[in-house]
Amino acid sequence: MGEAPQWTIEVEAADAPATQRLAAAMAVQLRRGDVILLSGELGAGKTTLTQGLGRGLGVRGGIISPTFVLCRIHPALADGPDLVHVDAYRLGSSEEIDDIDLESTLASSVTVIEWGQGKAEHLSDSRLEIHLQRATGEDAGDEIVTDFEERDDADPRVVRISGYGPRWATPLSWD
Ligand SMILES: Nc1ncnc2c1ncn2[C@@H]1O[C@H](COP(=O)(O)OP(=O)(O)OP(=O)(O)O)[C@@H](O)[C@H]1O
Ligand SMILES: [Mg+2]
Repeated sequence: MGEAPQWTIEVEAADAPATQRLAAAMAVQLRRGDVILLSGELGAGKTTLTQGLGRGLGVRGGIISPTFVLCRIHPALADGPDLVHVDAYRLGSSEEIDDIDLESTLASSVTVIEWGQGKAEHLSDSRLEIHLQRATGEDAGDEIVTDFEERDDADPRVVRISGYGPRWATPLSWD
C-alpha cells in the first residue's frame, strides 16, 4: 500500500481521443489478472481512459460511467481477457469492495477500478495506478502548461502511470 512504485511514467494527452489512444496502446500490454486503479478528480477522464482500454483489449463496448451499477463486465470479443469496470466512488472501504466479489472475475479479466486507491490494493500483489489531472488551470503543475495554450479545442490531461509489484518489474512501453 504505502510501498514505492517500481516505476512511474508521465504522458500528456492533448484531448479525449488522445487519452483513449494512449489507453488502447497500453491495453495490448495487459493480460488476465492485471489490476488498474484510476484516480483523478470528477471529470478527469477515468471513464474515457477505460473506454480506450476496452477498445485496445477488444472487449464488447458500451463502457459508460457506472453511476448506479458499481461493476460491469465487458466480455472479450475474441481471445483476450474480459474487462471488469468498477466505480468505487461510493464505496467507503476495502470491505465494501470485497462485497462485490471481484475475486471471482480477477483471474480471467483486466480489472479497472475508478476511485480504487486506498480501497482495492489488497486484490492483487501487483497493480498499475493511473492518475489523471488537468494540465491547465489551478491544478496544473508548473512544467506542463505552455505547449497546449494556443489550441482552443484541446483540453489536455497529464496521465501519470505507476507500476507496483512483481508483475510490473518491466515498465509499460510505447515504442
Ligand atoms: N484529454 C482528455 N482526456 C480525457 N477526457 C477529456 C480530455 N479532454 C476532454 N475530456 C472530456 O472530459 C470528460 C471526462 O469525463 P470522464 O467521465 O471520463 O471522467 P471521470 O474521471 O470518469 O469522471 P467521474 O469521476 O465522474 O467518474 C469527457 O467528457 C471527455 O470527453
Ligand atoms: Mg468515471
